[in-house]
Amino acid sequence: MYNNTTLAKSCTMVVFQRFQRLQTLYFASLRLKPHTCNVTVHKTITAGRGHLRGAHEAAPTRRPFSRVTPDDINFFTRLLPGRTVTDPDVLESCNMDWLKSTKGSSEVLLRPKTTEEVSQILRYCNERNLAVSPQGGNTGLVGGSVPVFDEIILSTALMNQVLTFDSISGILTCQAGCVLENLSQYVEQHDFIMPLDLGAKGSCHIGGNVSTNAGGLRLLRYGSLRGTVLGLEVVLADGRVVDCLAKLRKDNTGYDVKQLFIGSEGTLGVITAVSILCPRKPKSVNVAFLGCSSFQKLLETFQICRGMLGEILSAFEFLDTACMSLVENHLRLSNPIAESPFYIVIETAGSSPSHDEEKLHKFLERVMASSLVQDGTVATEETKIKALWSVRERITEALRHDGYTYKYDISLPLEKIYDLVTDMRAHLGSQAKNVVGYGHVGDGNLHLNITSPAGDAALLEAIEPYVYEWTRKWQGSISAEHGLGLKKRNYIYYSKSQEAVRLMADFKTMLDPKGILNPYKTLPDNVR
Ligand SMILES: O=C(O)CC[C@@H](O)C(=O)O
Ligand SMILES: [Zn+2]
Repeated sequence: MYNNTTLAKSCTMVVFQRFQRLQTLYFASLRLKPHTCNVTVHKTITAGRGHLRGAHEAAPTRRPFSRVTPDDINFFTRLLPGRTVTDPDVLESCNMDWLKSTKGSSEVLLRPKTTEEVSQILRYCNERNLAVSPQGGNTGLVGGSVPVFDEIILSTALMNQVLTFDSISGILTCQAGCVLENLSQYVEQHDFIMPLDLGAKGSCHIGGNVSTNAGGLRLLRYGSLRGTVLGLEVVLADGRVVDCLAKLRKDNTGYDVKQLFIGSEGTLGVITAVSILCPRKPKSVNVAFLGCSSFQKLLETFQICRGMLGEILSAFEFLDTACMSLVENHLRLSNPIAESPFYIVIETAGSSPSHDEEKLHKFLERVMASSLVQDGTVATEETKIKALWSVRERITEALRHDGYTYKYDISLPLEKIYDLVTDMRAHLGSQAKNVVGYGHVGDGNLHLNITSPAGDAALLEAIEPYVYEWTRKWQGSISAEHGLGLKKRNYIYYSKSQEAVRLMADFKTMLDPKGILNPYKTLPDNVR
């Protein structure tokens, strides 16, 4: 029979030893902001060039929109003096997505500061039949935030003001171009946190997060933006401003119109302001980084974790050993624990440090004693917590260094999520450089990423539609949190019925009859 006291001591000892190792090895490494749209980084990465498209991803044909004329530029310059950009160097980075796999050829970038300006731009573009590509932090992963042809880029970068914050209810209203990390810092001063957190937080805009219904690392605890976004202000294609910027927890007056714009990737309207419910800042945060010998053990650990940590559990993420090698090799991060086939990042966020630590330690004792977990470390101090998180958060960045990356963002029943990685590895054999799996176990969301030294048509043919067929077979979703954008638009039928897609197309026609908003994105080229 196990002696709890001894176990508690030995567990704490392991944790402490690992912690020391972590301190010495880890913090020497340089931290770069993930997903930062940084010109230097862009110039050094070339792997994404030569994007190859799958059968369904075939390049769309330019629709008969008008071309931008000198008269149009004059109009925009009068409306936005100094904020109508035609400089090719600036346009170069806004035309290219973060992955460097999708590139448009827009010749105009507009940087409005107010809703009224967005309204005037869209009214004008609608009348002139000019296509518009709304852009936030340009951190999207499906080619949704850059033009495909010569669409005008409408950037929210200067719409970056906090409008109100109620420190009793925790309800924040802000313009759409606020950077997520800045909002986090702002609400933290008032003892609150943002309900979402993601690797791209240093660059992504809240409007873009809402437009893609970004999930991120805290969804398990605080739910999706469909629940935490309380209100939106949206400008429609013809310039009408729809004010649904409610600051209420409960509001059942008619249809919940704002939901249409959440996750519709800027195809139905441009989000200009957001009202969002922020949770109180937890008084105690702990992060455990654990190693498991199999995915089955990882799932059992998750089950026990939910039961034992209950209300304080705020994240349960995983990465496989291939991901760990990538962050070690490309980003020079150190593995904080002994090498394992799988790693778990567990975060607890609660209101009582002693209560939370006790719960966490009891959980760790249990999973270590039952050999579900083979090694682990715990951090309670902020910088160390950040360091542990960055191993998970920076995988996307490490993958970009590894070569051309094929990305799949899949929802599946939990017991199947890693089978897709294993099957894909066997299916591709030596054709791929790396096949890795990581993601949000708590949400049943796998990020399957496959790299090759360069874009490879034969490899792509081997991956698709295999990956989509596999997902459909298990009633999964082919886009759990990244959206469909340009890259996945034609695969929509793997996860949605014809009736549902037809209804989506009807909404699009009703709200944007000329189709000027983010064309070639989200909806398939041919609606059946
Ligand atoms: O790059 C990816 O595939 C996933 C990015 C992001 O959603 C994450 O969870 O880290
Ligand atoms: Zn994710």
